[in-house]
Amino acid sequence: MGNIVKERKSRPVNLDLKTIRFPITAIASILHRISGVITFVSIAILLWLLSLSLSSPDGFQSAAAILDTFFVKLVLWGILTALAYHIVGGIRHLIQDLGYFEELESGAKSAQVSFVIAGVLAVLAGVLVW
Ligand code: HEM
Repeated sequence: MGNIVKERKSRPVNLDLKTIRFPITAIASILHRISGVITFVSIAILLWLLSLSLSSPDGFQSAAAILDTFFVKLVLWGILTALAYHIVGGIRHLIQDLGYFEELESGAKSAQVSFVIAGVLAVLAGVLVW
């Protein structure tokens, strides 16, 4: 009877979160989820603003006044940017569902392209808000 020798596997372990680098496809995926949640929450805020603006002439003035501050404009820009990224990332997802951009290289490239398109849309959203 030979001795059973248990060999410890020396798997690479990295618990230092600051040195972990996510691949661009992972970042695109996380941002898509975050932008979906932001879009979902912002529906309530935007519906409230719409209902206030439609309630009466005074309500409209109040809604316009709320939207006239820098901070609210910044939030609105953030909402529009999140929506833009979610739509661009969503279209990328749907194209992937058709069988394209599924390889490592094309997946990373399409994530890069979606960031650039979302960046351009974010600038346009800024022009629209300010
Ligand atoms: C009111 C508008 C929208 C809201 C609130 C919303 C919200 C969300 C949320 C919360 C998720 C789940 C994300 C996750 O768990 O990873 C999701 C996924 C998704 N959304 Fe949207 N979304 C909206 C509009 C859109 C639009 C216009 C598109 C079209 C391009 C889209 C495409 C997708 C796709 C393809 C997924 C699945 C992604 C996956 O498989 O991981 N969404 N959405």
